[in-house]
Amino acid sequence: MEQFRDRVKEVEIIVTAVREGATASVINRKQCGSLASVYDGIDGALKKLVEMDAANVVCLLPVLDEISRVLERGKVLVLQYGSAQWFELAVTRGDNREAFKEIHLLLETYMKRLDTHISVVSNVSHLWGFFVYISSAKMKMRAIAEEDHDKILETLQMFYENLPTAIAKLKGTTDTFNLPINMQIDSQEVICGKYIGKGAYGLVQEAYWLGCIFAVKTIKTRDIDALRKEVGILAKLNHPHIVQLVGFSRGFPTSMILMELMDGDLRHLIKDRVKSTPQAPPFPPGVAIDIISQIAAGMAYLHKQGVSTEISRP
Ligand SMILES: Nc1ncnc2c1ncn2[C@@H]1O[C@H](COP(=O)(O)OP(=O)(O)OP(=O)(O)O)[C@@H](O)[C@H]1O
Repeated sequence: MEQFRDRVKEVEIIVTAVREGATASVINRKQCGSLASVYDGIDGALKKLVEMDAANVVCLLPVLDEISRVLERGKVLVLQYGSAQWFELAVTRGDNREAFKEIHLLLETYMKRLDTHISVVSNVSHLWGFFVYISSAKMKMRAIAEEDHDKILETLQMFYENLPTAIAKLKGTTDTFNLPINMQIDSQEVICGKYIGKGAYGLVQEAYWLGCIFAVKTIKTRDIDALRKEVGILAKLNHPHIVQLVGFSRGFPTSMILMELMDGDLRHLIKDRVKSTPQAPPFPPGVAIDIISQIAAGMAYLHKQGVSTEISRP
């Protein structure tokens, strides 16, 4: 029982670290919120497990080992990006798709081992909720794990040992339309959801890919230049104040651009605020300065990368 409580404590420390990271997040709160709730679910389940009788608890030790292994990896992915504030980078940023796949793969392995313990834990509702959440990504992950097992292992090897060289090499690879091959995704894996908005070239919707939520822009493939321009520019960029490209697909009649999902946009936020309180400035001075400095940091980064910002809008 003592050993069990120690494992629970370890897992709780990880859960707290990840939860704090999610709360500190400034971008993509939805994504962080859903992951934080998964970690919260585990936390709740563990607390219930502690209340269960000792005989059952001993059977659960291997399960706990698996849970903490997965959570520990999640924490490492968070820390890898400098601070817990960059929690979302570990799961949503385009240049980090391998890390994203890796954590899902670990969860998949965990699920398989857990099958043997399922009867013991099925009465723990929170943990069960967690299984349901994971199983939505499970089928996809299983297919990837089985079909591409060697490829994934190889990529992970690169991820650990030679990340900068690997990224540089991959970024230099383009297809006949001058689009980066490594960012190509299978459009069949993308499930489109709620409508977000419309731009000059296409429709933007929420979308699910590998069990997580993103934004997808659908463009008519005959507008290949728009696709090439947007993907070509975004693929080179990686900055906290610039929407991150996750991948693209080129098909007929439409193509897709998959990006991290923003909570909204500044243009609409300002409009809403002006509408609700027309007499007052849209933001208090401190918030306005913060917003302006974030825009400036993003624009300075774009200039450094040689991207013209004359088309930038709030
Ligand atoms: N990654 C994203 N997350 C959330 N909302 C987004 C995302 N990308 C675009 N949107 C929203 O979708 C709408 C359409 O965006 P889109 O980029 O297609 O056009 P635009 O920037 O408004 O104009 P243009 O097509 O001229 O560039 C906008 O309201 C925008 O805020």
